[in-house]
Amino acid sequence: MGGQVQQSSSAPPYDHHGFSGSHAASAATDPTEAVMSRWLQSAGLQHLAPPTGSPALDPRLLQNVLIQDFARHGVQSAEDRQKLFRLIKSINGGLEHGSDPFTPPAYGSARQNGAGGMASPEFRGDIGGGILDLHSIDDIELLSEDGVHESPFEASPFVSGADKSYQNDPDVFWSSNKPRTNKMKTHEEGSPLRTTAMEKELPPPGTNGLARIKVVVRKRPLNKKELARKEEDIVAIDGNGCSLTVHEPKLKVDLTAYVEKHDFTFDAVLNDQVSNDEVYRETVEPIIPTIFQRTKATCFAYGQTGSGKTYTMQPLPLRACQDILNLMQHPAYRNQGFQLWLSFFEIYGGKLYDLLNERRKLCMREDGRQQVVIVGLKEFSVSHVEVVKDYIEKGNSSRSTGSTGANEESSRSHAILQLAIKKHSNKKDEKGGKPVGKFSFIDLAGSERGADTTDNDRQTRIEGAEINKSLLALKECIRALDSEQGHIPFRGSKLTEVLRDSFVGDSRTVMISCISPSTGSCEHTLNTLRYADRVKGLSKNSNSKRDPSPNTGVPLPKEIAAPTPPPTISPEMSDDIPDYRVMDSKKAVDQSGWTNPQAVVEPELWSFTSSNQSYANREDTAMTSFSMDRVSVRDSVSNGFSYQRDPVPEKNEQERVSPPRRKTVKDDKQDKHREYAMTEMAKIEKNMSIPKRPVTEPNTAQSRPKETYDAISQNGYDNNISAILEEEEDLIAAHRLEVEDTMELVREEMRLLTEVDQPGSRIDKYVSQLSYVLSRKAAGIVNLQARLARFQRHLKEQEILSRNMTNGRQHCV
Ligand SMILES: Nc1ncnc2c1ncn2[C@@H]1O[C@H](COP(=O)(O)OP(=O)(O)OP(=O)(O)O)[C@@H](O)[C@H]1O
Repeated sequence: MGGQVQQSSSAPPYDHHGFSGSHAASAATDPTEAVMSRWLQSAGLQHLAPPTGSPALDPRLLQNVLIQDFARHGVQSAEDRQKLFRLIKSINGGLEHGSDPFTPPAYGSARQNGAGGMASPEFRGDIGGGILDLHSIDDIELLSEDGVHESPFEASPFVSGADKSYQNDPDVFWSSNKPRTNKMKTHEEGSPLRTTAMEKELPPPGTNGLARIKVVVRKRPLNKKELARKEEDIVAIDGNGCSLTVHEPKLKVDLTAYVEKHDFTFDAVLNDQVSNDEVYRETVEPIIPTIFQRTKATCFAYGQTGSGKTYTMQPLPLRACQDILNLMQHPAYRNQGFQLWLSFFEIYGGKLYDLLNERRKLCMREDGRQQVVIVGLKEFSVSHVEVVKDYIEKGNSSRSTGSTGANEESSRSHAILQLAIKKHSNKKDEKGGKPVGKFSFIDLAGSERGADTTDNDRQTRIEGAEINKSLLALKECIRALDSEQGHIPFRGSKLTEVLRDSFVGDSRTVMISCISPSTGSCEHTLNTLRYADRVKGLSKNSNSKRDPSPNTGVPLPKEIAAPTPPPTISPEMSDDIPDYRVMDSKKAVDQSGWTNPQAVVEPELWSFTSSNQSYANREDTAMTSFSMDRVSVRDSVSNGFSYQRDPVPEKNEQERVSPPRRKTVKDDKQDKHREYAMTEMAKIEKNMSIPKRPVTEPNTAQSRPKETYDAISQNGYDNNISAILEEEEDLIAAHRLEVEDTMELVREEMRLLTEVDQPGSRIDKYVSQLSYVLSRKAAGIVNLQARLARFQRHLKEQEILSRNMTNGRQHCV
């Protein structure tokens, strides 16, 4: 029966059942027919009654037919709605009054949904506990295929007609007319911003049951170059929209070709036909209402260069602004004094630059409440979505790009666009409004950039190491967040430090993993998916599934068959690192008797140089007079580059040297951890020069697997890079300061010259003052030279360490 009903077209309903024309109830002779005709008449549907003498229709069947017909054609007008309502009322009435000899069909779901959920109390009163209710009518509307495009569910009621132009702007979005997947329809309908115009209610407070972490994969289409190279699409997406399979082409030892399959499951997998608009609905839109309720949301795109990160991320803030501004106009928020602020900056080589203020260098510091403040970052008030597009374009054009060892042209920075809602008590309350919620959109640097750590060019190498470190740290923070660990290791990198407030309190994170489908990108695609899998891996509600052993019955994958690590540890490849640092940290606790696993997680406590001399320790041990410079320089820097040379002589300045950085009450533990780290580092160094143990050796505290050593040495390497970057910054600041001092001293000398030329001048005064000025000048130069020499030495050491790391791994292979 259902099949027949679904075949019905726009022809008068039920003609194919042999029904036609209009028939009065009076014409019915059979009691069943009479009941049915009565129903039809009361519902104004008498034309649907069967002709006299035709076989009687089971009323249950008829109910189904009528309801499904409404479902098919939709309740298109008020008249339709009225008819349907009368029909329902009639059916219910008939049943309630016991005049119907038939048992009503079970509309389980409608009943369930309808419990207390009818749209109108008026209807609820009329229908009572009947077999249908208005809620079921809404369900019917959702089932209508036409309704998907024509019903008010299509467009967000918060999107004004004018603003919709963005949806069709080819520069901003792909065609919004592309066919939608069933998954998208469902999501769209369930979205908190997509209610009927009549409802227009605010979403319920709180985060509306949204998962803390959502991992979505987006596959881009093959591009022209790939098509020209006749590359295959090796990524197949399952119909459920949550799983995908990568078909990795491989060669056996005897050179026979075979395909290894890798299955993954995520919260959503979007195919290459999905528009940016749909990506928005799947990822960002559901979170928007929550940022009015103090949530800090983060959406980031991860993937190799050219996989579509920028293409995906660029339109998202635009749409988000649109919805935020519209929500601000909602009666519930209109008079709250909310204002939207936009900022856009990048992290490049561990440093921050304002993308909307001529790449002005920024510095980050924590205020007394441990809130991250980016000093000097320009924020722009946004009251119209038009300007947002300009800001995004301006910011993107300022981003750092360049040639790399891994790719010709690559984004080498993390770009962070933040939308902040602030509450202003009055209109003149410039910028100082109280933060309400924030949405950070992050277009990460190409993930393979982390592999540039062995590049010959020092600059590229340091950048690569910084990217590597930040991607690892980001993964760690999200995992810690999702597993509700008390400690979030946000100090692991500049990126995570900047995002610190997004990792505390109520937060929501969406990761969009962008993948290329081509054969040539297979390895990067697998790495990206593994990274995403690890991010999602610890989630309690995760439906994510590890890439299992190949399911082809063919040889084991490279990483299992040959347990040798890859030549460099890229963030995706180094899954053992987080295992060790977060999960296995508990093991470390047990084995060593530590009580605080955080120690293993906190990378800044680790230190390593090839000469076993700790950069971190540099600050702890007695430092030369440079340490005082460093302190004062740092102070100056954090004060927004307002250099004010402290006139107190050096001797006293030395006494003012700050205690070692980040020394806290946990000092004892930290010393213990550092001691442990140093021992481990010594082992690694030893390990590098002696033949490797067999990899089958058991994983005990005495004999850790090689991967663990790699993890630790990688950690030491990362810290080394951090120290270099910090020292570089300090050196430049100190140089600048030295120039200013020198200029001041030159002015002093000129004054002395003017004075000494005066008749009756005192030569002895001139001599002593000049001597003082020159000695200050000399001291400044000597200080700077020493600092420079030390930095050069550290660079050299870093180079040796980098070479050792590579040699060590090659040696292991
Ligand atoms: N889903 C997609 N549909 C169509 N074209 C796409 C899609 N994704 C990416 N592209 C195209 O692929 C190219 C590379 O995309 P994009 O610049 O976004 O990559 P990326 O990952 O940001 O790279 P990088 O890390 O170097 O910045 C662009 O020309 C973009 O237009």
